[in-house]
Amino acid sequence: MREDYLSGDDESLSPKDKDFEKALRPLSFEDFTGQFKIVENLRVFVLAAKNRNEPLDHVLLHGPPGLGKTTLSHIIANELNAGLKITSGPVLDKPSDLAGLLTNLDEGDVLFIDEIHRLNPIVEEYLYSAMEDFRIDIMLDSGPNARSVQISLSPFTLIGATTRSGLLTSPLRARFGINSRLEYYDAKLLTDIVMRSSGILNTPIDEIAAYEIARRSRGTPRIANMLLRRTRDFAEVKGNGTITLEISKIALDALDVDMNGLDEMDNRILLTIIEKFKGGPVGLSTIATACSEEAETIEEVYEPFLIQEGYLKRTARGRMATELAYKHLKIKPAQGMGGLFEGM
Ligand SMILES: Nc1ncnc2c1ncn2[C@@H]1O[C@H](COP(=O)(O)OP(=O)(O)OP(=O)(O)O)[C@@H](O)[C@H]1O
Ligand SMILES: [Mg+2]
Repeated sequence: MREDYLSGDDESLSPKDKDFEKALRPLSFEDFTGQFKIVENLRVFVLAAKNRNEPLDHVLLHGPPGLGKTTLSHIIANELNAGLKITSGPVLDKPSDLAGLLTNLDEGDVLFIDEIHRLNPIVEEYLYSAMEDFRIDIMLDSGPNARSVQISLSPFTLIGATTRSGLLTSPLRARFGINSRLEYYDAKLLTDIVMRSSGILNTPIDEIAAYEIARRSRGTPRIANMLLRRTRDFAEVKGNGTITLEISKIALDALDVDMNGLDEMDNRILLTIIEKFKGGPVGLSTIATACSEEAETIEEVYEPFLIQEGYLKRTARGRMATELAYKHLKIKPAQGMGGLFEGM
């Protein structure tokens, strides 16, 4: 597979983390664990497109960070035997940036746009005709000499990834023929991922230790791999190199990952809602200020998991801590709040 990096993928990761992610990244559908329905469908669509000698329909992948959107887009390009060009919404500043990219695509290539919800609206408009009719109209010159030139493009597949599908405009969303939402992984699947990764890293691990790491990884392969890497350090320094259950527990405690897999910020959010706002309801921006975290990050990274696991509820008037959150933090609901949780 030909691969051109046009932007730093995942700007939040250090170069070392990126190398690590790359080494552990599955390269084929075969290697990709979980998300069975999505993968099964993609296999069919990829095969059908290949048999018809047509480009694959445009694909939108959305879901919380670290669940495999970038990984899947690489796999799709691999399985199509297609070239892959990578860029991201914020990098495509001007229509000419996009035009330059699109005119350089070969027939059947995959263009991956990460963080597609952050596209400049003017650039986005140009993308519409590119996606629909494989052509773009560009303005050449300005003032009295301005003229519009139509350029036809080689048929290509756009893969867009986003953690915030709610921010996509409907015309853009409508232009994706395939639209997949990635879900959090259960502990069993994450155990498989941890076992596979430790094999690649040549680190011996007991299956029960892999499970311990898996069930405390917020349903997220990236976190599971990161915890595996840190746990490996503990095994090498404090043990004999093998990751045992005991070592994994020591490491996870040292890393402030609690028994239920919530990290420090998860707990801070819940504690804030309960202690400062009587359990809610309280608005997102108020929580963000109180936790010194950006509202966007809370909404995108922390909240989906806390809601899925039943610690947090979203109501019309704001966020509320659930009975489970009180139990988890070992806090008794205040007098008169008992009725609040009835029927939950
Ligand atoms: N299904 C999977 N099986 C095995 N490993 C996986 C799987 N999904 C993700 N990973 C691992 O987790 C890491 C993070 O995945 P990836 O970069 O694809 O997430 P993402 O959804 O693109 O995240 P972001 O929204 O932050 O860009 C990858 O390096 C890969 O090793
Ligand atoms: Mg990504």
